[in-house]
Amino acid sequence: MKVKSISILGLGLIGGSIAKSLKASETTFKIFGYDKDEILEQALSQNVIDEKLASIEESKKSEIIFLCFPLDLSLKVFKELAPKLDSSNLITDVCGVKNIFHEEWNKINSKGFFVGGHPMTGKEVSGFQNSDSLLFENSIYILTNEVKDYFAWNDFIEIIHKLGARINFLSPKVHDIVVASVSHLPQLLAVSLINSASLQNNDIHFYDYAAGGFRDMTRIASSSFDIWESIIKLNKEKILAAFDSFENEFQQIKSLIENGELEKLAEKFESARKKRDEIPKNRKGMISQLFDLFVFVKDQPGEISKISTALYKQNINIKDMELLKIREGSGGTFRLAFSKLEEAKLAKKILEEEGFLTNF
Ligand SMILES: NC(=O)c1ccc[n+]([C@@H]2O[C@H](COP(=O)([O-])OP(=O)(O)OC[C@H]3O[C@@H](n4cnc5c(N)ncnc54)[C@H](O)[C@@H]3O)[C@@H](O)[C@H]2O)c1
Ligand SMILES: O=C(O)C(=O)C[C@]1(C(=O)O)C=C[C@H](O)C=C1
Repeated sequence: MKVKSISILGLGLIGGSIAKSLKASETTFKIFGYDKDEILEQALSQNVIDEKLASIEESKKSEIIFLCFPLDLSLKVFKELAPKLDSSNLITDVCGVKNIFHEEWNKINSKGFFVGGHPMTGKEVSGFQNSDSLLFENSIYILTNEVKDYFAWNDFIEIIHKLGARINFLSPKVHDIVVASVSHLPQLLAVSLINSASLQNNDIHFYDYAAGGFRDMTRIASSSFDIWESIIKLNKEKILAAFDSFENEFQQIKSLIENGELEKLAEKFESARKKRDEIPKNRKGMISQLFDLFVFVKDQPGEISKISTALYKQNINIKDMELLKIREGSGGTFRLAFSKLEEAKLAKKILEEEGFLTNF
């Protein structure tokens, strides 16, 4: 590899995950990081970065610079740093809106190189403490241009592959249209779904009764507006266009129900099912099918270790685990998810033998 070091500006969910993932794989280059002092100290003490940068400008000593701040700050830093780069530098951002970066790049006179990037994976929580070396595993990493003239272009591609991601190229304009539909609109729908189900009727909170369907559709409603504000501002037109197309579809469904045209509604379901099933199940970013088992756990030490040990002994892999509800002094319900139905059934049997109350 020709690259001697990379710099990551912003060690939050995405920047921290890039650093952790590269540290977990075999790399020959150094990783420098820039963030607030307390985050840098954590990253250094956990050996997630090799050295801290004293300033953003110092990142120029690395061949590859990952820009991982929230969108508004990333754009500001991009405009300031890009003109100062030289031909050994490649700067790449990870932000959710892409065309604006290309527009700015075209106005900048730089000796360096730029590639627009957007990993199509994430979480509803942010910050270094939630970053994760496996975040990019099996995910799609969109690149919005190629820079084959850059001396270490192949190294850059190798680094993205080392994250465990698959690269797909899209033009920046098409990227912004696509993500308005598959990422930005769903975020706003999740917010709307939660807010509309927060209505109360005779002291009943509707969402207290929500099951898996509601949970699957609203996880991202917990995301912070700090990350979304600039995305919504900078992709406003494409988001509004995605709204129009959604409203049109939703209106059609509403009138089919109003008019009792259930055969036509069945066609809508069938066409949606077919399209949804075409999406590869093993790809991160799309919910792969998992089989849930609910386990009631008493509020006492050692309960979780009892579950994991019992399942480990039978070689059963827990793919996902979530604490759904906890009552002080009584206990809580965990959702355990398995990749196969047979595994979920076997886990139920094993945990019941250990004295746990379980349910599908
Ligand atoms: N969150 C996701 O799921 C996701 C997915 C794909 C892409 N992205 C993109 O990645 C980018 C970063 O998002 P994130 O979720 O990692 O955000 P984050 O809030 O987790 O991380 C941002 C980091 O920047 C640091 N930072 C902010 N202001 C700073 C300042 N003034 N000086 C020094 N450090 C500062 C923060 O301390 C934090 O560590 C965004 O542009 C977002 O669009 C996010
Ligand atoms: O929370 C997740 O699972 C995500 O994938 C987050 C998500 C998305 O839903 O599109 C959010 C914003 C992005 O820029 C990329 C990913």
